[in-house]
Amino acid sequence: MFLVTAEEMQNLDKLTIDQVGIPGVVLMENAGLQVVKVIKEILGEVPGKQVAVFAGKGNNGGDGFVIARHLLNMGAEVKVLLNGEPADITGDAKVNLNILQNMGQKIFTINNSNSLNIVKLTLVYTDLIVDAVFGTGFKGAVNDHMGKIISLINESGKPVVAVDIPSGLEANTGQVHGPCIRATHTVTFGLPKLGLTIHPGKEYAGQLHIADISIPPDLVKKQNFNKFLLTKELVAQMLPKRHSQGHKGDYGRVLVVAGSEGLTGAAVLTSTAVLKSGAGLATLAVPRSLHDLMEIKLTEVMTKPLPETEKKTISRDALEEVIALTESADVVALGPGISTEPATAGFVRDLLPELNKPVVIDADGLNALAGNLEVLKKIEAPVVITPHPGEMARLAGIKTEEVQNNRIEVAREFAANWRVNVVLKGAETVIAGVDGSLFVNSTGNPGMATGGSGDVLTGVIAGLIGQGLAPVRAAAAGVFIHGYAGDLGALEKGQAGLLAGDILNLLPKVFRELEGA
Ligand SMILES: NC(=O)C1=CN([C@@H]2O[C@H](COP(=O)(O)OP(=O)(O)OC[C@H]3O[C@@H](n4cnc5c(N)ncnc54)[C@H](O)[C@@H]3O)[C@@H](O)[C@H]2O)[C@@H](O)CC1
Ligand SMILES: [K+]
Repeated sequence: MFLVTAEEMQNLDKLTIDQVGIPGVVLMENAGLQVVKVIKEILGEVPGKQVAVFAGKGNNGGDGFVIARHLLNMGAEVKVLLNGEPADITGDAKVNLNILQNMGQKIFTINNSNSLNIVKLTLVYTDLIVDAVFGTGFKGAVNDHMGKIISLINESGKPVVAVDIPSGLEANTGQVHGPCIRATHTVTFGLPKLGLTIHPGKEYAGQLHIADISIPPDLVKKQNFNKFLLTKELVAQMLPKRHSQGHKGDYGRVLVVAGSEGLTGAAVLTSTAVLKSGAGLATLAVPRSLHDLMEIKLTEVMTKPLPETEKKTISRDALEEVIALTESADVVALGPGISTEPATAGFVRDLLPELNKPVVIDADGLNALAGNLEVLKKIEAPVVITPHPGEMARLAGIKTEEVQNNRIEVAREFAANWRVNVVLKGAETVIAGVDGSLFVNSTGNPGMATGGSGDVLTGVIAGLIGQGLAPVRAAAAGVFIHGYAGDLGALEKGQAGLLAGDILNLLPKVFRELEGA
């Protein structure tokens, strides 16, 4: 599903009006009716119910007037509270305000401090609140007075249906810069706005409904939008199809360079995840001392011993052997459990410029790059990096908090500046492509913050690149699949007891579901 910015949606509305010829007032009517549909589901019986519609001066308020009219016609007791004066309203919103007034509906203005008592009293008796104060035209923070009203609404404990987007939330970033409506439901029009799908906006939006207001799908397709919400249908389309004459070499050879003493599990999880994601062959290269152990632990994965340091980590002398191994590989996964040993970090920095195969760099592989980002510019093959917020902060030289407050921007900027595909992990993982594309994940849960979970993800992404997916699509599909397996695991075991091995073992089930989707 496409995700849009406020400007992209406004342009789409405009094209629908100007080129397709659907008048704005018709779009507004459709929008209002779609919200009424959701309200009916929440309220059950509408006649006799009390509904408070908080409206603003723009078109979001106009939608509010349409909603008020339909609910009145259905027998609800509706109170319209306008954050402004009726004389301020123009255009399509004015048309709908006039209709309400012609129907004899009183409009309460709430843009002055005397109005707080009206608001408080209304909230005591209302069964449901409609938030039509600000929509996609909103930027920055609400003023103090509106902030007080928003706080009263949030404290009321009543169901709140946000029209298009909760008032106070920025559509493009998902950021709030002051009080913001905490909706129980948000009915968004046409396409979901980016900010509704990502922290913290996602939490403010509550249950998200995507409502058709009759913007033609062909018009949407023509826009070449490059931001996506990852859904089962989208990921199922991305996955490679296996053909009847298939041979294991057709499904990719993946080289995993991983592990050190005490961190053998990372190597096992990554290389096994490669195979469980459908890749044909996986070779695991590990420090020599760990090799025999791996031969016992792993059956389907091939193994290669590498020169090691005294600390039983990969040594700089391993460079030539690893380069030789990459010759017969389609993709390399580098980093899980390799340790932060300086000689091993040096090996990573020596290896990367020599690679001519796509590479997924994770964990200690990324730590080797912090402060040495110029190495990224020397890699000719496509790169996927999979930092968690702390690793992203270290790489970008900023604070973790800055990363978390601006996840989309940080990932996109890093991808553009360093020409690497970025998987920024965390709640709502975002994937930013070198090509400017953006994917926001919709699967996963806090139970997945457990040792080894990231190693599994690295294996899935590398396994999918091995099968011919473009790196950014492999990253996006891999993130969704990994999260989905984690969600199934949490259903079975609960979040606290979820282990990376559970996620790994559920991968086949997820792939099977997606084959049928
Ligand atoms: N024809 C269309 O374009 C359609 C628009 N629709 C609705 O229209 C909305 C967009 O309408 P508008 O562009 O009129 O904008 P909004 O209704 O979102 O509100 C914009 C108003 O808020 C003001 N504002 C922005 N930031 C502010 C801040 N921090 N503090 C105080 N005031 C602030 C702006 O100056 C403007 O007056 C959508 O979200 C959707 O609900 C729907 O009716 C569907 C059709
Ligand atoms: K709103």
